[in-house]
Amino acid sequence: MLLTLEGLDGSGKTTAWEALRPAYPEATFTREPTDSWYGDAVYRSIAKEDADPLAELFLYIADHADHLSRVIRPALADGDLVISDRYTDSRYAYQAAMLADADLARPLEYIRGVHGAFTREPDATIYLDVDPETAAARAGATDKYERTAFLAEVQSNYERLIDAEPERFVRVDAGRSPEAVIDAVEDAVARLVDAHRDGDRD
Ligand SMILES: Nc1ncnc2c1ncn2[C@@H]1O[C@H](COP(=O)(O)OP(=O)(O)O)[C@@H](O)[C@H]1O
Ligand SMILES: Cc1cn([C@H]2C[C@H](O)[C@@H](COP(=O)(O)OP(=O)(O)O)O2)c(=O)[nH]c1=O
Repeated sequence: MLLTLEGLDGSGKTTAWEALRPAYPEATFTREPTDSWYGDAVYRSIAKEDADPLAELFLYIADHADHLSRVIRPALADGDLVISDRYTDSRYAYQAAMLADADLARPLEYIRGVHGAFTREPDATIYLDVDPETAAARAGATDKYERTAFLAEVQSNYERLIDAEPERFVRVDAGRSPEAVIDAVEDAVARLVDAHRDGDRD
């Protein structure tokens, strides 16, 4: 089963992902951008204010392709629970916002289309919902993505993704204390894992 955690920078994904580890010692915990050299290339591009957004998109996609073949597909083939801190929805939400002013029709649909040919859809996605001001403040506004106006665009793209596939998403109010957010994420993961197991028995 593939579970993903999504949300704005500073929504608390990494905090929740770390908190889940002890409860699922057998699971594969992974993330995007990855810690491979493809992921390093992505982080180099994030640090460049003037990086070409289309070139940057394809760095993320290269990292995702490697992540799928090296980590995700083998773990799923072994029957593992896989929990990824960010995954494809991050690309649909962030890179569609980055490409909003590019000479590209319907960027979100374009990015979904490129992935559609080869990716593995998540079974469920937990969306940590926080307002862009709080997100930017928590994240520290250290790079080009962590600005309120940009994060507002990203948030509206996430909302489009949720509207399109409401059954895949579990929304968690991430504006609360870290303890409350972690509890809500732990409950959601436990319910999703149980439901998946029950589904397998049917
Ligand atoms: N619910 C919360 N309330 C306040 N601060 C939080 C909360 N969750 C995380 N933080 C803090 O916000 C920052 C970003 O959290 P992090 O878990 O790395 O978010 P993300 O992975 O979504 O960017 C960290 O300093 C973290 O300690
Ligand atoms: C995976 C991914 C990340 N990002 C961005 C979001 C983050 O600002 C940045 C680094 O991701 P990450 O290290 O997960 O940052 P954070 O913990 O602050 O959320 O990369 C994209 O724009 N597209 C993507 O597909």
